[in-house]
Amino acid sequence: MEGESKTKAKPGKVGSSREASLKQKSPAEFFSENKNIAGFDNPGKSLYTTVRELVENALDSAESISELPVVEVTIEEISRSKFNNLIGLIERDRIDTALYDDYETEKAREKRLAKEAKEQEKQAKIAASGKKIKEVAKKAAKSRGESAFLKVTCKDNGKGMAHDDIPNMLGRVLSGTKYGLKQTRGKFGLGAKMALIWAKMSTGLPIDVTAATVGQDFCSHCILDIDINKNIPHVHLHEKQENSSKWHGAEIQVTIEGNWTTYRSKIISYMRQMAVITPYAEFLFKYVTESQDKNMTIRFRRRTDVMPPAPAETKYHPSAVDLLLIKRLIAETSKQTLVQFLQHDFTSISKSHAERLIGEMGSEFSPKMAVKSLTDQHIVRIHQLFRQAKFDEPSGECLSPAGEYNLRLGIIKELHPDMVATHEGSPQVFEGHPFIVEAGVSIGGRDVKPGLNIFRFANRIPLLFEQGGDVVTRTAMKRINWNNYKIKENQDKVGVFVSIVSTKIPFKGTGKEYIGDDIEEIASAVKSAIQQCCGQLKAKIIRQQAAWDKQERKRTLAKYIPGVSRALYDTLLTMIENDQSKRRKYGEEFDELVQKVSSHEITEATIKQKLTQHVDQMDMEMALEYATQSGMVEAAREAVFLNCLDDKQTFVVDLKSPVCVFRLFSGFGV
Ligand SMILES: Nc1ncnc2c1ncn2[C@@H]1O[C@H](COP(=O)(O)OP(=O)(O)OP(=O)(O)O)[C@@H](O)[C@H]1O
Repeated sequence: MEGESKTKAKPGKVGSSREASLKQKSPAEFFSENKNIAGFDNPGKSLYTTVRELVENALDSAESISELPVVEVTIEEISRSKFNNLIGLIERDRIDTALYDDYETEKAREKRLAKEAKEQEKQAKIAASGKKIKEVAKKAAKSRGESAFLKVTCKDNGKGMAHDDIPNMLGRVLSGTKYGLKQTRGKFGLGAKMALIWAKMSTGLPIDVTAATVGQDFCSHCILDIDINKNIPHVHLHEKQENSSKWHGAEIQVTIEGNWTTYRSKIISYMRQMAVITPYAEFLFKYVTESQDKNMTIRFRRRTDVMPPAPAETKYHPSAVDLLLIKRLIAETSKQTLVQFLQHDFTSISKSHAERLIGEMGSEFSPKMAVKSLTDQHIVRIHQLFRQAKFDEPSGECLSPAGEYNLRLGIIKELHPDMVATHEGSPQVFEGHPFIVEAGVSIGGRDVKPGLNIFRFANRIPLLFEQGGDVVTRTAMKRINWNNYKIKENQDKVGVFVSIVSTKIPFKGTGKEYIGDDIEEIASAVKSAIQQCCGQLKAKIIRQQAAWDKQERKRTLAKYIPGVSRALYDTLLTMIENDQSKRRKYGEEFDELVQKVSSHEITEATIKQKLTQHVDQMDMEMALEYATQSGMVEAAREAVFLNCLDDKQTFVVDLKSPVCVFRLFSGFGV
């Protein structure tokens, strides 16, 4: 029979009958097979995404209980032998060495060593000449075997997790507590589970969780893994432990294959940018290996206790719902009548507005009709009306932007720029979802390259990948005329920081890496926020340029004072030495001058002193004139009172800068 079907069937048919067999996949299975769409493309990126998902959960958790976040991240490198030990695998020496990928014949080894020696010699010569050693040489030495086993631990002081919920929260793909309409870093109910799936795929080790909710006198300890086919948690251990210190928060540990070498700089940039947008959090980042010299600890200190208010859960705007969502809202509503449902389960619909809308729906609708009795046709009618009718826009009150204060503080603390300007735009709406764009533009600073350095944030998450297509990058590169604002976009070290918060961030893809450039409302809000910052900077740049010009003028004049003093004094001496007849034509004033020079009242030093005084005087007069012209008169003087530790001392100290003077003095009534 088998042979018969083989001869009869056309080649394509065999394949298509196999394809036709029906199969189902669990979400866990789907994401394990397509892990790149969740940011787990390769071992390096997987390490980065694991850190990112855990840190973002930690921040969401602490902020949800208005606790200033303290987040500790540790990446511990585990050697192969330690790893084997951990899983109880006995070490085995290689016998057939030629079987292995890193096997080298004796000839190849000699060739490599000779090449390396030559390279080293070349580098030594370059180093001796004081030139920078090229990166290429280092790259040549890289091999593909840099993936390692890494234990990633993230500990926070957040709300913790209820004992019984832990397995489902962390062992079931697409489960979470952030599905409501609210600005949160997490949304999909996927991140932590992807880290677990990757651990399962690369090391086979389960996730280890310790958590305690606020006020709980025990900690939950859970070791679990995930049944990929069924998408259910597989619990190895779930116990309660003593919590005498009443600690609350979560500590999640996952052992994965990762590549620290290639993603090190990305992970550190991510932590640094997170510190910029979250200056009210304390981050401790550690990388631990068996060799001490590779270890690293970075602490990003908390710089403020001012935390943005927690985002609030909001209701859907009528223009943001589809048929399915309306059906779900009807199923979930606690309201009895249609009018109550429209008024209370949506934003921007008042009672009278709801009644008018119902009147518009037709005779089969009435305000008092039971909402649960609505048929599919009724729902289509409501949906169509929602699409066509006019509604007030949703307010941005439910959103929690970082705030200009935090953004500015974060930029200053991490970049130390020469100048910074920030702006928070007013709430706007995209497809029924409110959003706010905040921006900061800085000039100069530490570790900032000349040109545009773009930093993007969405719901206060730094976005580091796929920069090219992002709305912020495109706007900064293509739609801002930097010259108009006296900013040299290719020479100046320009930092462009844009943070977008919304109840729905229109990310492209599940990787949460970039926001497309196709949403006009967002693109124009981004442009306007950057322009506002540039406008502020332009005034500062012009003022600074004027101050520099003035300083330069003073410096140039001062440079000539010694030479001019000497020349003047020499001229005076020559004139004095001239005979009487010649001196007479200089007049009586000259006699007085002769007197003063002879009695050493006028010397080269006094001329120098007078000229210096004159230049200072001129400088002050010009500064005053400039201040009057630009409105910086006495009114700009502001008194700030500080408590003096020692009130017996009196002092006046002026700290001068080209644009202002800080005068510190003791005592009252001065
Ligand atoms: N550190 C933590 N503290 C408290 N709860 C946590 C913590 N980490 C995860 N959770 C809970 O587990 C749930 C699932 O987390 P997971 O990372 O899988 O998804 P998410 O954060 O909801 O969404 P996303 O996939 O977009 O990140 C979260 O919704 C949260 O309730």
